[in-house]
Order: sequence, then structure tokens, then C-alpha cells
Amino acid sequence: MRVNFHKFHGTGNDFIMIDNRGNVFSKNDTNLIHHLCHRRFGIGADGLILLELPINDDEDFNMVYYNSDGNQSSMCGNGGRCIVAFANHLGIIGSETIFNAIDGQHQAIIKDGKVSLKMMDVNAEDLNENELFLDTGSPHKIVFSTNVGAIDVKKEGSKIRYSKKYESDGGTNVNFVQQTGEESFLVRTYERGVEDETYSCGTGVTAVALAVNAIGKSKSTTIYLETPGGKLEVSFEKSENTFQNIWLTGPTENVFKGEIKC
Ligand SMILES: N[C@@H](CCC[C@H](N)C(=O)O)C(=O)O
Repeated sequence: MRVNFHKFHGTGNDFIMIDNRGNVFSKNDTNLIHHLCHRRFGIGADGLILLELPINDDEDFNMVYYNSDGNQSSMCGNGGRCIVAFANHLGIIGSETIFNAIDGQHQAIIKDGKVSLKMMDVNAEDLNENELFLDTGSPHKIVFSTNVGAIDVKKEGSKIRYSKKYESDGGTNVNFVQQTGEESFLVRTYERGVEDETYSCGTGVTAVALAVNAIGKSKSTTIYLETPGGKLEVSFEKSENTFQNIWLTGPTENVFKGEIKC
């Protein structure tokens, strides 16, 4: 069987995108997904995303996300931005959409070559300087540093990801963060399910933006995040301990297309 795919990336977080509205892809084949994401034996990607028929009447499509280990996982922010660009490329949507993902409905807007994705509301009442952990659709631990460039992200991230503390949540993603200005931060992320540093993580930079505001490192409600793969922006509103109207904005790129023999 032959299945068409596109390869997209959002600030270097790269994905195999498949139009699965016709159920052409065997979605429970973990080994196949892992193999396709392999950077030596496959196409190479941090994850694979299926665009499927909408679940509810007011949605344009449904997003199903797998990490490169082949397992379906929680929300992917950059993947969410890429699937919006993919849906636009396929002619399913214009410049605005509402779609479903594992954490619920998302609104998105394409404007000036960037995709803005509305993220789920986030409750930060348990957040404090000693426990910088937030769920922005995926779980994220935040660790501050004065020199993120010097960190062995794979080694240090993996220690936290597999630590007892996060075991019951299925582990965590880990973001190493350095403040560079009142509202600007450098971020390097270890991603669970990829089990390595990725060039960028959308739910990760969202967690960082909310956390720096919550603990007073920045008063701004628009935060600029620089990752190894490029620049992202997160804006939000805050009422008491809840963050709402959270928007993740950045570029996406349609890199190439091909055919999978499976
Ligand atoms: N790259 C993603 C996060 C993907 C999910 C993560 N690896 C997990 O399993 O928690 C993003 O852009 O948000």
C-alpha cells in the first residue's frame, strides 16, 4: 500500500503529516510510526500527525499526534500549528479554523506567514519557585539557568524525565530556560517520546511563558521565546491563578512531500 505524506516543521520541530480522512494509514502500528520517524532508516521526524475527519459539527478536522517513539501522546503545540498549515495547503480551511486535538478544541489563525494557535486554559495554582511544573496540554518541568548553551540537555533532561517524581504522570518534558530581557527568554527542551532535545517545543515555550509571569520574572503578558530552531511568541490573559486566551505564534514550513510504502 502507498500513502502520501508531507514533511512540515515549526521552528525546527518536525513532523510527518498524513491526510488520513480516508483511513489510509494503519494508526495502531507503533513500529511503523517509529520506523518512519527514524532519522537513518526512515523519513526522520520528531513526530507523526494524522489529519482526520472532524469529530464535531463546528470543527474542520481532527488531529492525532504520535511521538517519534511511535506512541500516541498528549498535545503538540508546534504540531498543532503545522497541521493548520497542512489543512490550508490541502484546501480544507482558509486563514481561520477550529479543530479538535487530544486536549480539546483549538482555534487557529494564519496571518503574515505565521500560524497562531489558541492553547487550552491553564491553571497555575500549584506553581511556585520550587516546583515549576505546568500542564499546557503536555506536561512540562521548567529549570532556570544562567547559561542554557552549556547544558547537556539530553543527559540532564533525561534524569528529570525519568525521575520518581513524574513517574505517575508518564514522565515529563523538561525545559531549560535563560532570561535575556524583561520579556525574552532562551529555551532548550528535552522531549519525552523523542527522548532527546528537539529544536523547539510549542507546549514547552507556552509553559515557560506562563511560568515566568506567574513567578514574577516578567510582568509582560506577551513573552518572546528563542529556541534552537527559531522564534516563538506566547500571549495570554491572567485572572487569579488561571491563564486564558493563550496564543502560541510562529512560522511553519512545508518542506517536502513523498510516498510511504507500507
Ligand atoms: N513538540 C511538542 C510536544 C509533543 C508532546 C511531547 N513530546 C509529550 O509527549 O509530552 C510541542 O510542540 O508541544
